[in-house]
Amino acid sequence: MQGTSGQSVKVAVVGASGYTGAELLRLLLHHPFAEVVYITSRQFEGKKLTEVFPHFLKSKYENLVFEEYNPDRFSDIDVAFLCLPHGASFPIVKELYYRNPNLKIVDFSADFRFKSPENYERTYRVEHTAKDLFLDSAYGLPEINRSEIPKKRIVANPGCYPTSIILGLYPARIKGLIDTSFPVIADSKSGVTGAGRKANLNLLFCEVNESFKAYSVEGHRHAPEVKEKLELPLFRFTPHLVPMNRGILSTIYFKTDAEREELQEIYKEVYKNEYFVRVRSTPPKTSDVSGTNFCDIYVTKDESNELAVVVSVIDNIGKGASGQAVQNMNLLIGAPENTGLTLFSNWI
Ligand SMILES: NC(=O)C1=CN([C@@H]2O[C@H](COP(=O)(O)OP(=O)(O)OC[C@H]3O[C@@H](n4cnc5c(N)ncnc54)[C@H](OP(=O)(O)O)[C@@H]3O)[C@@H](O)[C@H]2O)C=CC1
Ligand SMILES: CC(=O)N[C@@H](CCC(=O)OP(=O)(O)O)C(=O)O
Repeated sequence: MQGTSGQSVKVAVVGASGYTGAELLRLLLHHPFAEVVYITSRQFEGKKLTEVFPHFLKSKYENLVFEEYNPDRFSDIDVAFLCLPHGASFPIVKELYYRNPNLKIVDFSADFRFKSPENYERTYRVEHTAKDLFLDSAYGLPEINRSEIPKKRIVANPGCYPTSIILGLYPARIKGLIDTSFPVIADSKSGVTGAGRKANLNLLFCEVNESFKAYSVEGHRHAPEVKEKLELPLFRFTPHLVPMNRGILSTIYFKTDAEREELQEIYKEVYKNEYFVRVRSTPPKTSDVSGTNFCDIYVTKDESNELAVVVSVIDNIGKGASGQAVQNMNLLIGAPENTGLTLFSNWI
């Protein structure tokens, strides 16, 4: 494997037929070192990539064919991306980790996101059978955990909502500006690709279009992820589904003694060297970051009630998933973190 002097990094994408897998392939087309050599899908096994995704016609992927998952195929692979549902990833991580000592794995699922397997089992109600591998895994949100990622062979790509919320709260949290005796509240809205590319009556065009709903109101599995990473004792999260393809907008509230200008200065200062975080002077919209790996953040304060308000936007399959995964791969291979990720939004 080599990332910095031009040699190729051989890549496998397991679960390449889903939304995050397809977006990952699109992003890797623009990566100077990544060479995608193996893609898997159960439902499309044997089909050419371009039969399923014609938008890749005339790309360098024209000869790629979906194959079945086969652990023997990973002997010459440097980085495997697992774009699989939670619970489906950890058996594969376990198998590949021991068979291929040089392989690095970026896992899109929640299977290695928590600090302990017990937290995962409590949240996801699945028995984890690769508990020992937590020791060799890192939470893959580079802006808060950069130094750990290159030291590990498994990177747990964060949840999409947690990415937008954690980045929206991080400067205030590390500077001690959040009054944690009051609940921190996040109200997030997601595009429909957030739910994955599978048949589901609730996601039919007519059921989603021209409508807007809250879901998992009694509690969503991403709340424990945010609570753990930011060590928040009181955190309330409500997700919403909006009729758009991509994007997450999180509006976040916390009680603070800090003045509005102080908050704005601190956010700028904390993120001044972060390529992928843009601290904005007006509230961002999801189309500003669509198709990109940016997280745009606006912070202000409603002085009438001592509440800070943060608006944070990402593309759920960009910084929320596949863009972030490429950023993590860059850290694993020692390449500049924005390699292959300098795309900007189409905007409209
Ligand atoms: N969509 C999003 O915005 C985000 C998603 N994620 C996470 O990324 C992962 C992938 O999400 P997404 O791409 O949206 O999901 P999709 O449902 O669109 O795709 C899932 C992929 O996994 C394969 N797959 C499904 N079930 C299994 C299984 N039991 N064993 C092996 N392969 C399986 C499917 O292919 P096939 O059936 O052909 O084998 C498909 O390629 C999930 O863990 C998701 O939670 C994280 C952040 C954001
Ligand atoms: C709109 C929508 O349905 N979103 C998904 C979150 C998708 C996601 O990426 O979450 P994980 O990676 O943790 O599975 C949901 O709420 O279940």
